[in-house]
Amino acid sequence: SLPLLIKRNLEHTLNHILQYTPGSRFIRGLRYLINGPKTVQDGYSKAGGKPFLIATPTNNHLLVSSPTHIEELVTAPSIQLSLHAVAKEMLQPKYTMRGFEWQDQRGVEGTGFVRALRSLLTAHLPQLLPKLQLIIRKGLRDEVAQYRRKDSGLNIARSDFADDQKAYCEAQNTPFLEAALRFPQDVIIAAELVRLMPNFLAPFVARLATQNHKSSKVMFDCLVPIVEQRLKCRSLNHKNSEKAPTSTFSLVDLCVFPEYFAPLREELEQNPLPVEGSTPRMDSFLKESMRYNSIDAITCRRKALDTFTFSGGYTVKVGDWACVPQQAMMHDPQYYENPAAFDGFRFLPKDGEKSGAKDMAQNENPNMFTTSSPNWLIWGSGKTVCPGRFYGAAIMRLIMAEVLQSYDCSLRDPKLPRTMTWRSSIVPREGVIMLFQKR
Ligand code: HEM
Repeated sequence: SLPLLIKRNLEHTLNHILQYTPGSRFIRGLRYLINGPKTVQDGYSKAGGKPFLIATPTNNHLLVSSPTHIEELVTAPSIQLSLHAVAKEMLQPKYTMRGFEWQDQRGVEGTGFVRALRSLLTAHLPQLLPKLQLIIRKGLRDEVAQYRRKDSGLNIARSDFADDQKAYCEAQNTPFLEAALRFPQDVIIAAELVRLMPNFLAPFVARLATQNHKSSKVMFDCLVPIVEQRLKCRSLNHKNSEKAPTSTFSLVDLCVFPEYFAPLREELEQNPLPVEGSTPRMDSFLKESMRYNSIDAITCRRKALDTFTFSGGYTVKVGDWACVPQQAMMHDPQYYENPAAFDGFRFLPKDGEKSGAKDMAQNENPNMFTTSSPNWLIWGSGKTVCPGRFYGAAIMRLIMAEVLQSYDCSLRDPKLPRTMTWRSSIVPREGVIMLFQKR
């Protein structure tokens, strides 16, 4: 009823005002927004391997790093510690995705779309790879050609999808592609604003930040006829347009450490279409790039839907998150020798170790790029380990291979800062220009 709605909104607004008082968690948590990775690193250095708490404007995070605590974290029932609840908090779909709210209907086999990604997409990778290679080759060539006219470089970190990106999409006659590129960015920015504003402003702020949900409407209008058609045919033999996820950091590392060009190219001469296990040098390089750059200071986030206590008595209160300080761990000499140095072949199988996708007994090689383990949490772990990792890794290899085979590249301004942070994310800074020279 209306009075109840007004009462709830007033309460919410009052709580929000109280949040801004000096000393409140909101004020303490502001440091995390601006300097998240350092806040986590400082906490990790002081904690000496024990769990530690950091404040964010809206809740506390308990960070755990011991193998036992990580195991407890990733095996906790999702009714207690939930990744789904984290995703909803981070993306605010109710406001940013026009009310779209997916449910956490996770059976033993996971949710439907996760199963589709993990099984169908992964199983079709061998057929998809040659097509994806052609798409990446053409995409890169077109992009370089377009920038050649302007500043003979490729702005690898455009985050505003300004005129050039738009022009590229329009030239391809793909408003869908433009919307699909824009959508995640719209959602993330709108969700950030929603998280920091009083609740009653959320619908207006979200509408403003997404230009009245422009990109999602375009995607919706493009997809509805396709889905309807497919439902009619009940077959999946239509072609998709694919867009590679960014491999920005690994390309930047290639520019910064050019000594890797020769050995990586040598390996590619034997295996021009890299697949899982066929290019151990490249996989090691990509893995080291992910370790060295770390796109997020934390991983394996779970929101407590019920109070959860780790062994040793460390408790996560309802609404707070538990997570793993992966960046700090990946720069800890306890786990990695000389962690501050970039060693592109750090993950190459040592003499006597298994190499290749599987050993003779069909066991997964623990050093493989896509293997998730307590020592390699880039893909998360447990029931919710990333189902798109085989696809993601395949795309990263293809992009790297295409650049190595066809171009020499370097950074235009090697001394410029290359990253920026917000909360725990570490992203490429806009304005980092990579120069491509056809070989
Ligand atoms: C370099 C690329 C990628 C990285 C580093 C990455 C990393 C991750 C991580 C850390 C998680 C959370 C796991 C957890 O907390 O336990 C995750 C989940 C997920 N990822 Fe990825 N991912 C990548 C690419 C992809 C791609 C290409 C797709 C889709 C094709 C994808 C689909 C998903 C989905 C659907 C989940 C949620 C799984 C669930 O709820 O069970 N990811 N990913």
